Amino acid sequence: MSSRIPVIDLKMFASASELDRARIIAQVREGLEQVGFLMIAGHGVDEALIDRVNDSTLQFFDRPDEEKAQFSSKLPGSRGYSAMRGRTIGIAQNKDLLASLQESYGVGPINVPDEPYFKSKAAGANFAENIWPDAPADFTPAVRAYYIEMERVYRTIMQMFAVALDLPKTYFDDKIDRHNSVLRLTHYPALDKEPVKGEERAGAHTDIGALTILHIDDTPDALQVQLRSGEWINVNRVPGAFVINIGDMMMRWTNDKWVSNTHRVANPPFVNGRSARRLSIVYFCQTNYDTVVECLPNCTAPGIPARYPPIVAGEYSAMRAAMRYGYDLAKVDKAG
Ligand SMILES: O=C(O)CCC(=O)C(=O)O
Ligand SMILES: [Fe+2]
Repeated sequence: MSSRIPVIDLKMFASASELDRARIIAQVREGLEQVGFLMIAGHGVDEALIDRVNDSTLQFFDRPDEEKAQFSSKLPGSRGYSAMRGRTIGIAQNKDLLASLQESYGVGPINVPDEPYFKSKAAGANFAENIWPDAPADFTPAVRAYYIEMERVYRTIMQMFAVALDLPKTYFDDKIDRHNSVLRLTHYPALDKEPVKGEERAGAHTDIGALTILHIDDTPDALQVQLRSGEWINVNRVPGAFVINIGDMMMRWTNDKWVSNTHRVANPPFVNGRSARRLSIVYFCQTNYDTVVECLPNCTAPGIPARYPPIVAGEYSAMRAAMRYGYDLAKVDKAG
């Protein structure tokens, strides 16, 4: 585990004295300016809930391919099952990549209110209905509960980010209160054949949203991040902590003060011709689709002008998601 990624305790931050708070904020800034990653402890998510999500997700992925395929969506995007080699992570950065050695299951906002905001044309597919598998029985309740917990952790982290950016603590609250974040349960199956050139579990990429909250398993040296110097470091699990990394939208919002760094999932070692599997619970935090992302108040200074024009979050994300997964944007639009 790299000491360059600070471990931040959210509970301690909430109750810290002014002096301790300043120390924690300094670590947050350092981590996000240098690496773009933090470890988040003291998040309050019950370990038993995380175990339920892990267990039921693995049980789902253990089902035969034909059964899993019944829970895939005809539309591009982020609902339901996506098969092994169904998407190519990193294709926007490297055209030579082959389809990724992963399968996944996407879940979007749940308990969506029956209001025009969520149904309008501008909302697009952001609030599309979820697809739930018929088994295992605990999958749906566990994943729903986890999604709701992630919404809370997301809000808390954004409040800490606001403080770290010298903004009022609640600055981001009304920019993310109708978010369209996506939980993607991501399984990297065991392999019985060495990958060929271009086959990766997840090719080098940056995330596109505000931030990503990751629960990774104990597989060592799988998730790797590239530092500004070009050096790759491993991001290994810290028990009880989530890994978070900021995405391109937050980098843009901070006028590049915070870095959305390139990361990848390395292919596994082989023992007797076989490799182990790996499971990640990945929560991609998105803002409200109508949030205007423009240089934050404290991210310019004399000599440091705003680098990017304002952009509407929903339009930016749709374009970037299409690039990320190798979709044709025209087809995405048609699929609506
Ligand atoms: O599985 C992981 O550790 C990271 C996955 C990732 O970076 C992604 O899906 O964007
Ligand atoms: Fe990623």
